[in-house]
Amino acid sequence: MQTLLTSAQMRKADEFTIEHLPIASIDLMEKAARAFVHCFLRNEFDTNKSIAIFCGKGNNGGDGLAIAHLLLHNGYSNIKVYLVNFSDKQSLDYAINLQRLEESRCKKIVLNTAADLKSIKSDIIIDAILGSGLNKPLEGEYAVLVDHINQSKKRVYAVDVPTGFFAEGKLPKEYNGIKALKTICFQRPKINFFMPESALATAQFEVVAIGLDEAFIQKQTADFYLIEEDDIKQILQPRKLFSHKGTYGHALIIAGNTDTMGAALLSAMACLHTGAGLTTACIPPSGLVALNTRLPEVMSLPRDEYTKIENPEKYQAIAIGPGLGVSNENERLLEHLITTNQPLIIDADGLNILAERQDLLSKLPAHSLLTPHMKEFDRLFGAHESWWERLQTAKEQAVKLKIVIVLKNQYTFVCSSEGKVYINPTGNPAMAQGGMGDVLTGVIAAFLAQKYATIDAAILGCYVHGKTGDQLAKDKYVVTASEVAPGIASTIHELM
Ligand SMILES: NC(=O)C1=CN([C@@H]2O[C@H](COP(=O)(O)OP(=O)(O)OC[C@H]3O[C@@H](n4cnc5c(N)ncnc54)[C@H](O)[C@@H]3O)[C@@H](O)[C@H]2O)[C@@H](O)CC1
Ligand SMILES: Nc1ncnc2c1ncn2[C@@H]1O[C@H](COP(=O)(O)OP(=O)(O)O)[C@@H](O)[C@H]1O
Repeated sequence: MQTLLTSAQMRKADEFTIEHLPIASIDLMEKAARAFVHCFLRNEFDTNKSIAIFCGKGNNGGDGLAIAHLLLHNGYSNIKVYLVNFSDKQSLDYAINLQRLEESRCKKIVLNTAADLKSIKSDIIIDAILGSGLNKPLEGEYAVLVDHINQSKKRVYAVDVPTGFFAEGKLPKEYNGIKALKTICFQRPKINFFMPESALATAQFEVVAIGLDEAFIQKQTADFYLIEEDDIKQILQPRKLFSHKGTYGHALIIAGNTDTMGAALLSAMACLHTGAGLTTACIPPSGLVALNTRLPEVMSLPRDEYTKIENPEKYQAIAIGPGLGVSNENERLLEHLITTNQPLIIDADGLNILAERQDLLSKLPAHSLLTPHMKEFDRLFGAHESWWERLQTAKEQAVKLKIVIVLKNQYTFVCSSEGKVYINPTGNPAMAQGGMGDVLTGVIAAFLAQKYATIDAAILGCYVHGKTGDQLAKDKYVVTASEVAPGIASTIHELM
């Protein structure tokens, strides 16, 4: 797992590195600039292109000056450096790099006001105006200048973070910062890059190492962690010699309705391909033919209006919700399951029932798992203005209810009952199609059936689900849930 730090913690890592490694602050800045340029050159390799670099007077601007110097050395000759002189303060390393640049062939233009910038003719813009030191939304001259840069419609590369974008914390509803094509950020991604609002600030981001003390960073107490493939490889267990179906648990999937049998099929199919020993689908009798035809391995438990799950303890995982329908019978069924005190995976209509029956929330068995998308989440816990606030609620509720909340999105947030948030990096927009969540529920149910801890089942489930979608999307515009479900088995195999 990569520990994700706040800007304040990153500054501490910066200070610690300078204090404990034989590296001076100005040399660390030089390393950061080199790392930026290395990455930049992989994206832009035509040295005939002209570049405008906008530098503020803090360390972000200092990086920009060092970058200008390095780009000159790498063959770019048409570079204009705009010195954004909107404040009196300047950082020491900025001053040193300015001095170094004085001796170079770079054209320098001082902007005392935004109006000093007439038009931007350069092909490419590098934004080094304000970095992670941003402490309030942009206003005045900064806002006008940034607007001017955005209006130019040039390709913008941001250094560390787009000017005006908060690395963490609530993002304002109206974003008036730099709109970058790409942000090349230092050592760790900013936590807010994982929020959908960041799409306004940067189309892509890439993280480059700049030599900060990794051991120090990993040791910091943090709320956010980025899941890495190595973590998944460590959690996954091989199938055992002499094992049999009983070794891998029995999953019960309570899903589907007359018009939504597909949801039950997708969940059950995903459960099979993720390796549950036995899978039973609790479906309406009208879906039996479909189930038997499509998934002969899956057993059925016909669901009628009086259904109660007898002996729930015989299942190692019970998932309820995909395509279930919201009705009095289903409400009774969910309430009955909750009172058996066996951990549940609750998705889709299971969540919608909970939203109507808030009294059941506090009765959820410990170690249960909720898998809402944004709308289901807000129905459950109230409307949220921003993803940052939504995530804070998810964190708090997971701790309060002693459950795991899987808040789904492009980057899914897995919130543990200990108050930690694990961010899943896999998955892609080709997966944005109905049924994809049903598959995720089946995958998580199968991992739970195989006796993985709840948090591990959620982390594994999100990762392999997204990774399967990534593999399939390599040569496809869209991937369907019916393709992802059977693909899970190969993904797990490759990871082991
Ligand atoms: N460990 C790291 O992360 C490293 C960071 N470096 C660079 O250092 C940057 C951070 O540098 P600084 O802390 O000097 O911060 P900035 O360069 O972001 O600028 C801070 C200055 O801007 C002012 N300011 C903040 N918000 C403003 C607003 N809305 N309007 C007007 N002025 C505003 C502040 O009062 C302060 O004077 C990073 O983004 C990165 O580019 C690198 O140089 C090397 C190592
Ligand atoms: N743009 C995307 N990038 C990554 N994953 C995505 C994207 N769109 C959807 N997904 C994944 O697909 C699933 C969709 O779940 P959900 O909205 O509940 O779908 P449904 O209810 O239609 O089955 C989630 O796991 C989500 O992370």
